[in-house]
Amino acid sequence: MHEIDTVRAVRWQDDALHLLDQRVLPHEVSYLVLQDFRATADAIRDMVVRGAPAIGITAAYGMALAAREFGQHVDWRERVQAAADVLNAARPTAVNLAWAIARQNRILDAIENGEQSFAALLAEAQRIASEDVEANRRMGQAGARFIPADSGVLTHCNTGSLATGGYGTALGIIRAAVEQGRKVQVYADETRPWWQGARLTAWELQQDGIPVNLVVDSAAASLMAAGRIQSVVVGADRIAANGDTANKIGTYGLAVLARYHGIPFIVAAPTSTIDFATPTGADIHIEERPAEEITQVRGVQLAPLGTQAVNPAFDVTPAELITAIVTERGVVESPTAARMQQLIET
Ligand SMILES: CSC[C@H]1O[C@H](OP(=O)(O)O)[C@H](O)[C@@H]1O
Repeated sequence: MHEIDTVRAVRWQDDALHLLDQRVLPHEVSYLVLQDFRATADAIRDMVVRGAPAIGITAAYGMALAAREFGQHVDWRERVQAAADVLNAARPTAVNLAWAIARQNRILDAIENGEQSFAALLAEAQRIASEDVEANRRMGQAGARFIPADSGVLTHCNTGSLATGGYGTALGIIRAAVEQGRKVQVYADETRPWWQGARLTAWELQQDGIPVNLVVDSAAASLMAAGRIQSVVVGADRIAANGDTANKIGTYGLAVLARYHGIPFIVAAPTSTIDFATPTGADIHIEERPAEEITQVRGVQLAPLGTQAVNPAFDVTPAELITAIVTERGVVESPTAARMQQLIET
């Protein structure tokens, strides 16, 4: 099998932030090289880089870029804080963005107290990235048991190295099952309207030499009815304190279908994606993206000009439909607020 997990969405190289431009994958592999927090925020908003952990890592580097720009100013802390607000406003749903910025704010406090230098911001961003890969590998090992040998697994959107620091969350579980020698039929939803499955997951798994069956989003029901799917494994952008999970639009429907067909529905996410300050899924802000992402395909007009569209980028799956939430700190089966709380108490 090919060497797996060779792709990196976010790199710090030659004193600059390098982002693999996911808008043009898989047919073009090109990087944006950024030296400016404003361009970094734009790259998150425009989905040059996407995926909850990956945008958190990117924002952490963006804070280091802001400090490099403003560090010589007397009011450097206010200026860097304003930059953090710009980065935080880039996309509203994935909590990893705010979580990574909060980690950098603690470094800013230490710098302000004279305990750290500005170099600590870059070091912290690199730590966030390396911790994420390690967390994904631990999740892979913990979650592989949900993918039986010789089974079919359905996944949605892209949750691999392109969405994280590396290895992936749901795709990390699939990678771990394959690494453990299990023969797995992977079914990847194309994931309209941004095609993360068709363009990104298919490409990532091809780099790994892992066969994948690309399917249209509306195929899931009949695949389950035909007995071709034995597990559904998805990622997350924000998990509320009670286990309700916001993830790519279409996830909720898969959870309902999986429950109807008695198929385990697994969410894989690092604890940096759990937001204990948000009580339930009803409190999660769902990003609305431009109508053109639906009415056009790759910039080519599809729907009649002037057609209106509603384009929520995420939906919320109630905890009661989730078989297990796999994190790097443990697996929460049949998630409830009490069981989620135990994750951070262990
Ligand atoms: C491992 S997080 C991946 C998560 O992020 C995706 O959203 P987007 O591509 O819009 O950033 C999707 O919800 C994935 O499950």
